[in-house]
Amino acid sequence: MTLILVSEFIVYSLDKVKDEKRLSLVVAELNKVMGAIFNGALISSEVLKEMIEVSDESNLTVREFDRIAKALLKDYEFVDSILLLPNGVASYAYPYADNIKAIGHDVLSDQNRKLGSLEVILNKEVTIIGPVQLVQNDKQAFIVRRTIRNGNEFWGLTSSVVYLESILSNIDDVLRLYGINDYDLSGYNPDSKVPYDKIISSRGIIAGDKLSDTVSVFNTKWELTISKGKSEIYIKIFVFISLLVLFLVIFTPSFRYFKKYKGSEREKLILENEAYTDYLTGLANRRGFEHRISHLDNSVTNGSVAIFDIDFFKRVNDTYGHDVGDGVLVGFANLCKMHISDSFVLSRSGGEEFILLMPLTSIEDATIQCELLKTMISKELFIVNALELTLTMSVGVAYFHDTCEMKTALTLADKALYKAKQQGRDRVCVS
Ligand SMILES: Nc1nc2c(ncn2[C@@H]2O[C@H](COP(=O)(O)OP(=O)(O)OP(=O)(O)O)[C@@H](O)[C@H]2O)c(=O)[nH]1
Repeated sequence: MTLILVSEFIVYSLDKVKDEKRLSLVVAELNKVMGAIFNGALISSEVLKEMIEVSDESNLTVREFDRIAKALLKDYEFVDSILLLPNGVASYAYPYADNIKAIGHDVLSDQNRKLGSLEVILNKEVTIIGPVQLVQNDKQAFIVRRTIRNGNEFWGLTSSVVYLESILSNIDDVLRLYGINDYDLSGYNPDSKVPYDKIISSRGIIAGDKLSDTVSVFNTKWELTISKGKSEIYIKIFVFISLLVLFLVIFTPSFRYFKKYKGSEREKLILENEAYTDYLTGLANRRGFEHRISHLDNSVTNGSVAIFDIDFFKRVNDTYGHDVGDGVLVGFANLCKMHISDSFVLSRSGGEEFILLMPLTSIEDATIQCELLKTMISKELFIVNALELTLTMSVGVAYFHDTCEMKTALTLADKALYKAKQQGRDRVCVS
């Protein structure tokens, strides 16, 4: 689930970056094309103006105008028509057939055009208006209008006309080149005060999330809206599989190692525990006892150690069998465990022999503890396999000043035990 979400996020982020980059590239290209169209209109009007100003304008024949205008339209292919308006009245037009209805049109008295034209005469050399509806063919167009003067006197105007349909067709070409088939182009309506209230052009249906940017078209700005591209399903699958593989490559060996490590650690602990424990009584065995000694707290600098041995245990085995002997050993161990301090360590060192470590316990206290245990054991009735048995035990006790002397203390305790046995058993002897 997490992998799916992560891959969705990656694909979304990639799409976003890709879409934004694509849109800014498209807008840059559109601005370039718009600039070329605009320059063509500006330069063509400038060239015509210059030619009129240097020539004897009164002698300009229709033929001469056509020749000049034709050459200009050839050089500036984005310009659709060129008109010359002496005193603001359209008198020359190329191509003539497209503009025949404009001939005689006085822009200075046309309410819709007057303002722009007067502006040219009074303040500026050039104005751009559009998109406006042309009187000659009802087409929407941009008009670049330039003033021609005879000395200081207003002589007339030039008009370089670019049809809106030509601009839209160029925009469409660029968008298609970039693989954008669905878009909205909304532009400023010169008759409205609300920006972007007029859809100039629209193609297809923009579904899902949208992206917008502004295109500079002559003296106005249009908003281009496209839909965000959606990555194909195979890209999503590819990203997901890549992530999955990456995840497996990185984490599988770690998991395996961790599992193996954990497994081996657990095994080690189990083995260690088994090695240190007497299987019958659950007490520490001899190895476990030595391990406990080596890990004793540093504060344990002295103490006592005792060795217990059940008297005549062989008789129990011989009389009642080994199983009863085992039961007696378990009962004996449990009873001792119950009656010793938590800080003591009881272990079965082998057979019917037990060692009791009494850290920080004087020999006197240790002897008392052992006497109490011995008495308690001798009074206990051991019930094994419905048999009631009584036991006695012999104990040898010794004292140690340092854990390094433990070995010596054990030898001494063993000797004391031997003495207890020699002296008739059921007793505690101190070494
Ligand atoms: N049931 C049982 N018997 C064990 C076990 N380990 C040792 N023994 C027996 O313990 C007995 C020890 O006998 P001995 O060493 O002669 O000592 P004892 O009979 O207790 O005599 P004293 O120690 O001299 O009082 C032997 O019969 C062993 O077989 C065990 O795990 N289970």
